Amino acid sequence: MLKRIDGLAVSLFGGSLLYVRTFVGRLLSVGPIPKHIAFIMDGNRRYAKKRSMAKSKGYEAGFLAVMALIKYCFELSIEYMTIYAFSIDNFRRKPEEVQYLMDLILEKIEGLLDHKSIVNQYGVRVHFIGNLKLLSEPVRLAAEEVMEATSNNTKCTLLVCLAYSSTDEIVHAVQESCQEKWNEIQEVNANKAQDIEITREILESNDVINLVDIERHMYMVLAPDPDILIRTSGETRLSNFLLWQTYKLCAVFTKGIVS
Ligand SMILES: CC(C)=CCC/C(C)=C/CC/C(C)=C/COP(=O)(O)OP(=O)(O)O
Repeated sequence: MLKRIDGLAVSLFGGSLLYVRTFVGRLLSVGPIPKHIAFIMDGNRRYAKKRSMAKSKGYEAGFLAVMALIKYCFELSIEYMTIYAFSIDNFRRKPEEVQYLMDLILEKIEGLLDHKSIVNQYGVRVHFIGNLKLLSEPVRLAAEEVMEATSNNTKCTLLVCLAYSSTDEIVHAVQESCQEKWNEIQEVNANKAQDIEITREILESNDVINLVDIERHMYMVLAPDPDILIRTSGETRLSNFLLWQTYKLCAVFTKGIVS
């Protein structure tokens, strides 16, 4: 959609919109720039329905909007972007809808490898985060391929949340922390008898598992907490997205970007 608007504006104003955008970008970059912006990219179906378009057109518009956002964030030197592309809850949609979305997501992930894609043009490092084992093998393998292919990119980082929910992330981080602590204790136990004292020390400390341990095992450890959260459809709920990382948040925008 943004591409269409850009195209229309370019033909109407002979490209002057690009100057306005560059000017606004320069103006904004004088002030404090957020380090990390997170997006809940919903409202695609509603966007299509409102315009009597096929659902696929809504998702296409949503995807193009995300790509345009990467470009704008890059121009403003915003280092991290996170998008909520598919929640664990989305698996509860009708099987044919889930299949449709998975095929679409696979196509979009594969498209990121194209040398002309925004990701490659702008040197974006891509991470897919979430409970990736819930994804089908082709989607997981394509995601791994993109992560590998972009692993040397340093200019900006895109985190794509797939099969993600915040409560699942927290449970995962607590489980990993427990496992780590357990392994530590086992290792000590495997040593001499005198180390029973050390085992007791570990268990009795208030510190069996602490905040730092849990945060270290969060999928989102790859980025600082977001400064701004944007929900494209206009809904005002967090819908199980970044619950742990948004308690200090200073701004949430829900005005439609896509709609
Ligand atoms: C790079 C990459 C993999 C991008 C993902 C592409 C993409 C379009 C994902 C779909 C996002 C999604 C399932 C939104 C949920 O609401 P909805 O929009 O289905 O419907 P709603 O109108 O009910 O909110």
